[in-house]
Amino acid sequence: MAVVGLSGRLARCYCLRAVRSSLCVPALQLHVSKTAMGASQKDFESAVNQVKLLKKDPGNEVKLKLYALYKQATEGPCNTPKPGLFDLINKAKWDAWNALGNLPKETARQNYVDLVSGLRSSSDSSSQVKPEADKKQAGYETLVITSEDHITKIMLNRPAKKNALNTQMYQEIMLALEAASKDDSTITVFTGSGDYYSSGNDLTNFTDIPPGGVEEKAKNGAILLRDFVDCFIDFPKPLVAVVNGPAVGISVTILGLFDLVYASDRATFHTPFSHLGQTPEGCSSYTFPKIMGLAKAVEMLIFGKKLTAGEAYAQGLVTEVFPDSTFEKEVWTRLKAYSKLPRNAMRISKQIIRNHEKEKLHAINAEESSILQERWLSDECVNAVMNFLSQKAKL
Ligand SMILES: CCCCC/C=C/C(=O)SCCNC(=O)CCNC(=O)[C@H](O)C(C)(C)COP(=O)(O)OP(=O)(O)OC[C@H]1O[C@@H](n2cnc3c(N)ncnc32)[C@H](O)[C@@H]1OP(=O)(O)O
Repeated sequence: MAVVGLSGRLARCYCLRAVRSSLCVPALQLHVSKTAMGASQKDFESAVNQVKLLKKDPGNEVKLKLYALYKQATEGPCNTPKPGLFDLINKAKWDAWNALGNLPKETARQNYVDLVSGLRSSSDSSSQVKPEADKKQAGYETLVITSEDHITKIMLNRPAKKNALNTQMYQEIMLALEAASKDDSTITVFTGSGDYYSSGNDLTNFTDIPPGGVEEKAKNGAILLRDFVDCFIDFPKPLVAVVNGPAVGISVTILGLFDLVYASDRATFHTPFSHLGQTPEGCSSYTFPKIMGLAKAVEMLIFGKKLTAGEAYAQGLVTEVFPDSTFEKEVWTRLKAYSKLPRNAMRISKQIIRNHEKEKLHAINAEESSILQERWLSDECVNAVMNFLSQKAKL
């Protein structure tokens, strides 16, 4: 899939269309092995046919699972080369298959049959009351995604690395946002697991140099950044950040694209771009001066002033601050009440409020990404990253 080289928005549209089409019951496009014998094989073939008749789209996560089980059942463990980082769709499919490890073919066949049977019964009863139970979605390694009370919660889940955003996490967030934009939820919430909300870009992202060298690395990084931020600019439902602890870098800048930002009084907001030889992203060069005025935005974005939650609230970046001891309880009570509001009214209100800025934000995102592409090649940036990686410097 040719994502690299296309402009960010086109690439994203192409990519999302490809998610929908290429994951659309992929197993059905392949031939079922006729060599394996026995009742289980027959059940398997019948299950493959039944997938075509499902009344309800089971969603990308389930389709990935079906794809992986089908491949495992017909070809055995995954031994094909891992697709490139930017080949999002094939990488997601490869990851799902590879995650099955050495699961025996017979077990995979049985699991496929069981999964289809479950889908058939839920598809048949889809007009009945929808289950509201908290449901962890499978297929994500760096995120924990749950849906409950009409809220989709996307939790950054690399607590040992302070939820630093590695390349996989950026890609999984884009897929999760695409899924959340289409699911039954009324609002979508981001939060972090552990003591941090997020320490921003994972600085080890800079170490994995492709064959085309550092220039190609910087170019790929700029495409990833632009696509990532575009997903937030275009997200159609109310987007809420539940900032459970310190937030750094890009995890702070994109808050300007959120609709509500709730913070624990333990949270801090830090954008140390100059210290890292870098420049602002996430449209913050536009949203921050607009939100907090030029003087305060400059203090954060050029001089790297770290704000407390109270300061961030005073400057309009944060909607409300809660004591850490009651943070989760108070915030989730509030969000559950909001999630009962009429979905379409909220979505349309968001459109009215945000739409006239969208084109401008996309242009700003493109410009910030392209400036960063240059910055990442500068001595200032390389030295700052090397200092962190060699444990000579921390923020
Ligand atoms: C492609 C899109 C690019 C978009 C451009 C984005 C730009 C940004 O986001 S700029 C901000 C980048 N972030 C940083 O510079 C933060 C670097 N981290 C730190 O300074 C510190 O780790 C800390 C202040 C966030 C936390 O310090 P401390 O409480 O002492 O915890 P540790 O340093 O021991 O962290 C535990 C563990 O996590 C690793 N880690 C934390 N943050 C990052 C990070 N951003 N990148 C990579 N690794 C990170 C840290 O190295 C430790 O790892 P181990 O030593 O292996 O335990």
